[in-house]
Amino acid sequence: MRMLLIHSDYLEYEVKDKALKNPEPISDEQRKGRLDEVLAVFMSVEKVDESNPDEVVEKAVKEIKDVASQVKAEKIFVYPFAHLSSELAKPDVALKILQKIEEKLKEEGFEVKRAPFGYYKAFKLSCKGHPLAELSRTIVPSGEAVS
Ligand SMILES: NCC(=O)N[C@H]1[C@@H](O)[C@H](n2cnc3c(N)ncnc32)O[C@@H]1CO
Repeated sequence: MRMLLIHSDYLEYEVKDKALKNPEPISDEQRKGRLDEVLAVFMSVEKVDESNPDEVVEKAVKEIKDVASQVKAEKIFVYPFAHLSSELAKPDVALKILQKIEEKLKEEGFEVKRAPFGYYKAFKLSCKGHPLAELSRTIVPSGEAVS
């Protein structure tokens, strides 16, 4: 999994068109979303993650918690983003992993939003620009090589 973490004044999105034949079903309310004072986490789930999804979820949540603690962010935006890798996991596996990450972050006490999966979306982001405001992380299941 590849993650781009941006500590932001806000992130807002608006769903445009379907990017998959069968995107995640969403309510009208989910067509737009915004969080202020947020750690935005853009995530590409990779094929290598399919070998142990639960471990990847655990490692991703740990990394996100670590960065959130360093930048003192209490809100997290989980953002499906298929542009950080050329070896993407299948959509059904990717969605399940992102849903589990969202669930676990909520259990940890964060306010969490997850942008809809399988759509093209317009988004606006205001990066805070401090030294830890732009970070990337690569996560793979144990025993797998980082490509
Ligand atoms: N910018 C808009 C967009 O990326 N849209 C993506 C994601 O929402 C989602 N998606 C599909 N596969 C994946 C994956 N492996 N990891 C993350 N998201 C995925 O499906 C869309 C088309 O690839």
